[in-house]
Amino acid sequence: MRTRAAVAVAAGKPLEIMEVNLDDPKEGEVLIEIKATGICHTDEFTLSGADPEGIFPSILGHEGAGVVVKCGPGVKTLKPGDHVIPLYTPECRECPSCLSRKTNLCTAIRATQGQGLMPDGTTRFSMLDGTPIYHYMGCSTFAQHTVLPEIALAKVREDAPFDKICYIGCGVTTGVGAVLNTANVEAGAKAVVFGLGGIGLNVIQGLKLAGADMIIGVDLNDDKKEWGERFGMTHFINPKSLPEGTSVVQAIVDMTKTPFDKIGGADYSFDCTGNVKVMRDALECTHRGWGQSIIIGVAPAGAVIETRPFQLVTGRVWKGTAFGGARGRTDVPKIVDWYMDGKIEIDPMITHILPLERINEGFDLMHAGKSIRAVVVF
Ligand SMILES: NC(=O)C1=CN([C@@H]2O[C@H](COP(=O)(O)OP(=O)(O)OC[C@H]3O[C@@H](n4cnc5c(N)ncnc54)[C@H](O)[C@@H]3O)[C@@H](O)[C@H]2O)C=CC1
Ligand SMILES: N[C@@H](CCC(=O)N[C@@H](CSC=O)C(=O)NCC(=O)O)C(=O)O
Ligand SMILES: [Zn+2]
Ligand SMILES: [Zn+2]
Repeated sequence: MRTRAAVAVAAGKPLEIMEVNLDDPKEGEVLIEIKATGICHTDEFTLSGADPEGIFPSILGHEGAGVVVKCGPGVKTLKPGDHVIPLYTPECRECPSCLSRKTNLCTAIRATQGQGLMPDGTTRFSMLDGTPIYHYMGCSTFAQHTVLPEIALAKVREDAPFDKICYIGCGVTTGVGAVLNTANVEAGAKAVVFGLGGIGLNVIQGLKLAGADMIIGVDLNDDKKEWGERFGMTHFINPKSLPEGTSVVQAIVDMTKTPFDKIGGADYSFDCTGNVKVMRDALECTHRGWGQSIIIGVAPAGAVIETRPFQLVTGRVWKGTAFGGARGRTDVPKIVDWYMDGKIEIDPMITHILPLERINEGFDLMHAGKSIRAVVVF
C-alpha cells in the first residue's frame, strides 16, 4: 500500500512529507493506522545527528496511538479495529530479560530495532523509487500507517482519545514510571527535577502521586516555573538567577536542610535534560548516605558522565531508566485507565496540535521552548 509520512532524509534537515510504500505485515507483525503522535525530544536528538543509532532515510516518531488495520500470520492477541499504543520497549514475556522480572528492557528484538529493521532483518517502508526507508525505535509513528511486531503493541480501551493517549507511548509513562517503578519514591520525600519539559513535568506529577513533600524544579527557562507549579512543584530554581558563587548543588543542599538534619540533600533527583553536567549536579545534590539520582535524559554520542567516586562511596546511587521501567503491554493499558479516571493529567501538557504537513513547526516550537508536547494528528 501507499501511505503519507514525514521522512527524515538526512541528519539536521527538516522532515519531508511524502507518499511512501508500505509492505504488508509479515509473520507476527501488525499494520496500524496511526491517529496521533507526539514529538519527543528524542526524535529531535536523532534528527540532529547526535544519536549513534541514527540512520537515514528513516521515519521517526515513537509516541503514537492508533488502530489495528491488518494482522500478519501468527498474530494471536490483536485483531483489526483494536486500539493500540506502539511500544519502543516491547514486552515479549518470553526472553531472559522479561522472565527475569528485574527489568523492562525486553531483548527479543532490540538488535534489529537498533538497525532500523523489523525482526526478520528487512524494512517495510520504501520511497516510491524503491529506496529503503528505515524504521525508528521499532515504531515510526510519523507515518499515517506503520508496521510493528505484535509484542510491541499495547492494546488499550476504545473510549480513550488518541490525541491525548499517544503521550503515554513515551513522555507520560517515562516520567511517572521513573518515580513509581525506578526510584520507588515514598510519601514525604524531597525530590529535585532537572528540566521541566515533556518528561520533567510528568516526573513532577508522578512525585505528587507518590506523596512527595518537597518537589524542587530546576530549569534555565523561567516560563517553566508556572508549568511546574501547575503539576505540584513546590520550589523553583533557575541556575542563571542564583547569586554569584552559589552553585545549584549548594542551593539545593541548603533548601533541604532542617534543624534536625543539618547535612541536607534531596532524597531523589531526576535528570530530564540529557546534559551530562546536569547529571553530575543531579547526583551531587542528593543526600549523603541514601540519595538516589535517576538519569532519564539521553546524551549525545561520545558524552560521558563523571563524578568523584567519593559521591558513591558515601552512599549516593546513580540509576538510569528507559520508558520509566514500564512493561508496556502490561502497564500501558493501566496508565490509560489512570488518565481516563482522572488520576493523572495529560490534556494541559498537549500545548499544540498540528497536521502532518506542519510537523516541522513542532520541532521549531520545541527548540524555542514554547511547547510541552506538540501532537500531530492524521
Ligand atoms: N530514558 C527515557 O526513556 C527517555 C528519555 N527522554 C529524554 O529526556 C530528555 C527530556 O525530554 P523532553 O522533556 O521531551 O525534552 P524537552 O525539550 O521538552 O525539555 C527539556 C527541558 O530541559 C530544560 N533544560 C535544558 N538544559 C537545561 C539545563 N542545563 N539545566 C536545566 N534545565 C535545562 C529545557 O529548558 C526544557 O524545559 C531528553 O534528553 C529526551 O531524549 C525522553 C523520553 C524517554
Ligand atoms: N539510541 C541512543 C539511545 C536512545 C535511548 O536511550 N533511548 C531510550 C528511550 S528515549 C525515548 O524517548 C531507551 O529506551 N533506551 C533503551 C534502549 O534499549 O534503547 C544511543 O544509542 O545512545
Ligand atoms: Zn520519547
Ligand atoms: Zn522480552
